[in-house]
Amino acid sequence: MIEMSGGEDRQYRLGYAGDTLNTAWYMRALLGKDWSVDYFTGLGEDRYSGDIRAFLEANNIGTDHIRTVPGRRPGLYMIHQEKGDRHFTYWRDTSAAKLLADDKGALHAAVAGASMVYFSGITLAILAPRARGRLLGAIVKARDAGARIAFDTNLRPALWTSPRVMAGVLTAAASLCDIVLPTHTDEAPLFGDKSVDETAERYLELGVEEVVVKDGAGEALIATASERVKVAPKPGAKVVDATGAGDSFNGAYLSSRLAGKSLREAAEEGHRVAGVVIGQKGALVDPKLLG
Ligand SMILES: O=C(O)C(=O)C[C@H](O)[C@H](O)CO
Repeated sequence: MIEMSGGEDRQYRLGYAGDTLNTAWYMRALLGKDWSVDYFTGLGEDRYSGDIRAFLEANNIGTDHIRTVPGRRPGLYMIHQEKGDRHFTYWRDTSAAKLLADDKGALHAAVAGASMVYFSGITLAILAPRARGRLLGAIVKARDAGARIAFDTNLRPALWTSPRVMAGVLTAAASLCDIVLPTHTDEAPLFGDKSVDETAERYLELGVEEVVVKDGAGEALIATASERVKVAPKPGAKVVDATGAGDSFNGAYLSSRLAGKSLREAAEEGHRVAGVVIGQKGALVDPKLLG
């Protein structure tokens, strides 16, 4: 998506971002050169779609499978800060990404041979019901072929027809995944979770192997059938713009796990990277700032 961040005196900075793209960005920044990171979405033929492709390629994120949808353009969102948190206003009803799952063959080709496939609740929210089915079908096939499936439920009520539909679709999708990375404060009002442990328990009961519950400035809980690890972020991080905090945590966490790190080490890396991201405007920070 096109991202407009900043906004003081109505001056905005144009960037490219979006939750799954943000996670791909941080995975690319943190994984060694022997890994490849590919991004799958829909883009149009307009100048901004072309610029997004060029931006990804310049940053070593593969674009080979991206669908070109003639006549469509990227979605756009603006960020504003209010009551200590970031808020988004969207222009995406006719975005090319909404049609990313219209071609079954393209979907299967995009995930074939991957070690890990990552998607989110926003990916599902923007798709029509039948397209959601096609996407999940491709994901199940990739999993059967050996890919680990990682999923951030990333609740965005504004993108769903009702809370009931959102809860049902996200729960069904999570049950197909190996690693689920929800945010407790988003999930609590929808599912009635009273603690991070209850959020984790709900996904473990679905058969998810590794549940990574983020809780903003609180402790993250990493839960498996045999292990529970709570990891607090280092205090004192200054919040300029929290956009991309969860996505960057996910990117750092998943990169660490792929590199063989423990649950605790991966969560510590997640907090460290998210701590840098919230100190900058917009979702993507220069990889040089990540240390
Ligand atoms: O909200 C969305 O659809 C976005 O992808 C915009 C932001 O980059 C994302 O929400 C941050 O998690």
